[in-house]
Amino acid sequence: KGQHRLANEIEHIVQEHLKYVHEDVNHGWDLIHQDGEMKVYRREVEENGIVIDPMKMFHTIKGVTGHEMCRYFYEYQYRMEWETTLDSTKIIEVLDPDTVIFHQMHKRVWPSAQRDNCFWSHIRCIAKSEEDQPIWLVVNHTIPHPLAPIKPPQVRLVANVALICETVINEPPLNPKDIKRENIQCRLTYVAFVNPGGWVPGAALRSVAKREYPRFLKHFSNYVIEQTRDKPILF
Ligand SMILES: O=S(=O)(CCO)c1ccc(-c2ccc(C3CCCC3)c([C@@H]3C[C@@H]3c3ccccn3)c2)cc1
Repeated sequence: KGQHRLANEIEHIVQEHLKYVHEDVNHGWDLIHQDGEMKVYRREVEENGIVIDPMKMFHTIKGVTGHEMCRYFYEYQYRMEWETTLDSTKIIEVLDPDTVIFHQMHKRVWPSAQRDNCFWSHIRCIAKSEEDQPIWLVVNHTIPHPLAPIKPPQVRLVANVALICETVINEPPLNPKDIKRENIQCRLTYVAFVNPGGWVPGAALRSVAKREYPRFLKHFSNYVIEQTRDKPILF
């Protein structure tokens, strides 16, 4: 398999996320929002007076697979259909079919300056045991890039985000071909380490994050449910 220039960095970041995905959120994380199956946790962290609170969300979505959730989260062509916080998105480099570099302009969130984000995005399937469904994940991680120069007054985000999904099949029928969408669900973990890149009033950022993260996950989940409703199941 061709090793591109980011292969080692990506391997390291992916392994880090896999190490912490099962971390116990009862120590040091505050449950700040719950909506049905969705639970949103936050740790309050500041670095040089800038709020960089890690966010962690858990959700169970009926009728879709982890591969479908990750595919719609990763693929460029769907990005503007579910991402409501963006003015633009662009692929500036393709390293392989599962690894691309995006440059995105976020909508301005008052009172802060407009943010942009340049990040590698990698999708991967991790086989578990024979009988278990594989884990699918997408990691988005900031990286500098010559084709995405920082242009003040825009502020460059520093973000390390992972969407890690398991597929659960309830009462698996003898023949896997008979599996229906009502028999499947996706259990996902979403973690986001976002440094806004420049000063934002802490209280404002915390209220934006508290509102936006659950909204994003609910909107994105509903989008994937709608997109996959009448399509064959993608395991
Ligand atoms: O999952 S991703 O990789 C999807 C990539 O398309 C991703 C998601 C979210 C962000 C993000 C970018 C900017 C901001 C703030 C910082 C100052 C002003 C805006 C925030 C804050 C937390 C609030 C927020 C949370 C969710 C959605 C939008 N807004 C988050 C970046 C990447």
